[in-house]
Amino acid sequence: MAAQRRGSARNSESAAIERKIKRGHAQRQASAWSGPRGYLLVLMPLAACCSVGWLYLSMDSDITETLVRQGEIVLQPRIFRVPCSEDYKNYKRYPGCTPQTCGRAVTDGVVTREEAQMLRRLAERGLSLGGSDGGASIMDLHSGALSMGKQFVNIYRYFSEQIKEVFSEEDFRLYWAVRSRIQRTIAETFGLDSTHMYLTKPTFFSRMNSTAAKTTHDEYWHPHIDKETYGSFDYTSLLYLSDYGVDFGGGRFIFMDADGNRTVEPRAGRVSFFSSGSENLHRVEKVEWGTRYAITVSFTCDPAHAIDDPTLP
Ligand SMILES: O=C(O)CCC(=O)C(=O)O
Ligand SMILES: [Fe+2]
Repeated sequence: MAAQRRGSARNSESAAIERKIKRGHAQRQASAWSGPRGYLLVLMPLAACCSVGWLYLSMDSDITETLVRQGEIVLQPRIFRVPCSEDYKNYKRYPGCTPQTCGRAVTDGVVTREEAQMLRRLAERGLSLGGSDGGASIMDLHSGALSMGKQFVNIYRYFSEQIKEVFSEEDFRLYWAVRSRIQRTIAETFGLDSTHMYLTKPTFFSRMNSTAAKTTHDEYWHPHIDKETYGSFDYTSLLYLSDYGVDFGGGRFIFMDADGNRTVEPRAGRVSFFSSGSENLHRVEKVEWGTRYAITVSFTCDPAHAIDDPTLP
């Protein structure tokens, strides 16, 4: 699928835009992170919003290629290679895990629609206990963080024993099964040793809708690089739990490449995964209607940043 090429003036303009975003990221990363800040970019400092805000507005009408449409069923990973960014020269290398080749891939063959539906119900139950006042809510089964109003609570502390009426052991077994299948698929696709990859935090369910943002936690649409935003990520995966064009409008995932945008349309059960470095600058389009559910499940090469699968306390 060849990308639509543009003139060299447009390319240099795009490159300038990309440099500008990366500068914005560097500035953002220089500030300290604490507590539940880090989820879904919900915590982007306002300065970064200003520096890149004009960009996503101007790019909304600038989509050049759809990598995978909602209505397609891609049973084997559809792989798109991109050169690894220069940043990797500054990162410690972990044999069997650190990206040698970078890229993105999308598959509908790893998680069934039924499993996605069960996970979506889990997300609905959990998020119904709280939820942001604005358009983006998260629930992290590992740390217990749950959006509530304009902040976060710890679902396990806040609801203590009652949480066992909301989540079952089976829910957690399903999360484990899906996480391990995704991990193996990433390893096979990128030629890695899956035993040298570790689940890392944050790992969270997200719910997005068109309600106006009330705090920066709700601003999920900013362009970002996961490795910079979350620190420990080496491979990001997104498991979609609802269907673009059916359950919600807007909300497409967009890779922002120097020569144009490339989109993935969410589909329940679809896993999209990519190396987390600056070769995969991306953003989520604003949701226009309906509700979009997804899970971010990410992996690190650094055993020091490994976390265990979530468990019911
Ligand atoms: O939900 C998505 O499609 C992307 C979310 C994202 O970029 C992230 O969690 O870092
Ligand atoms: Fe991201």
